[in-house]
Amino acid sequence: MAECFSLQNVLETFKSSLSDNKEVYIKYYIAGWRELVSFMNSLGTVFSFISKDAVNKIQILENFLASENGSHYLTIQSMLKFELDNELVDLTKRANHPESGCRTLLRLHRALLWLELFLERLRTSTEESKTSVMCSEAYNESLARHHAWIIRKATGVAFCALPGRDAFFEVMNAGSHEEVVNLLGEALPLISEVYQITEDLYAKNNLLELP
Ligand SMILES: CCCCCCCC/C=C\CCCCCCCC(=O)N[C@@H](COP(=O)(O)O)[C@H](O)/C=C/CCCCCCCCCCCCC
Repeated sequence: MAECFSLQNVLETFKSSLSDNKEVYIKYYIAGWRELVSFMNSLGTVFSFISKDAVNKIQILENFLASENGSHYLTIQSMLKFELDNELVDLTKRANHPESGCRTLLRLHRALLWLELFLERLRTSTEESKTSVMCSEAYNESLARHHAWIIRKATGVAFCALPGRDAFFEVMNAGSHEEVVNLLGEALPLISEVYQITEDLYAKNNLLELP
């Protein structure tokens, strides 16, 4: 039987992604995303275009990890060093390395900010709150500025198909509403830490606008 989504698993994978010296293991980072994509798939086919893109990016990183250079893709830090030292990143326009690890991970990293903002809204929401509104507010404050008009429109339509707050809490499969809120309270600082470490690293290397 297919294993169903569990918020606890997301929490565990993001926890495992941080090394003692605060490097971010790519293997666990993408495992966290795989878990989230499986959740999104359970919400309906209207989200397929989003999950296809996410899976494609996860796959690119998994391929690097499984390649002969895999050891350089252990952490986000080692990937940046390896790709920059070997000129494997298109810095100003997509050319020889259109699918570098750095630019691919940057797309997921931007989406992680959306996730953080959305989950924080969900955590502090009330019975009257609408998931579609929380989701699009989080989107407008994060990913929207990186997306073309057509993607923003399609995304807006998909958000309207989100289940209501109660149903959403059910699918999260983490117990009562109170338990979900507590688990979100545990998961958010971790997600935020992983996000900030990555953001600082990319900023330090001037990689935040990779094409
Ligand atoms: C804890 C459970 C509750 C939360 C569940 C959230 C589940 C979310 C799962 C996956 C999120 C998808 C991540 C999407 C990554 C998008 C990366 C991106 O920005 N790609 C664009 C740019 O890529 P390049 O063209 O430069 O290669 C690409 O153009 C985008 C295409 C598709 C649209 C992406 C829309 C992203 C919206 C994120 C909100 C997802 C809403 C899910 C609702 C639960």
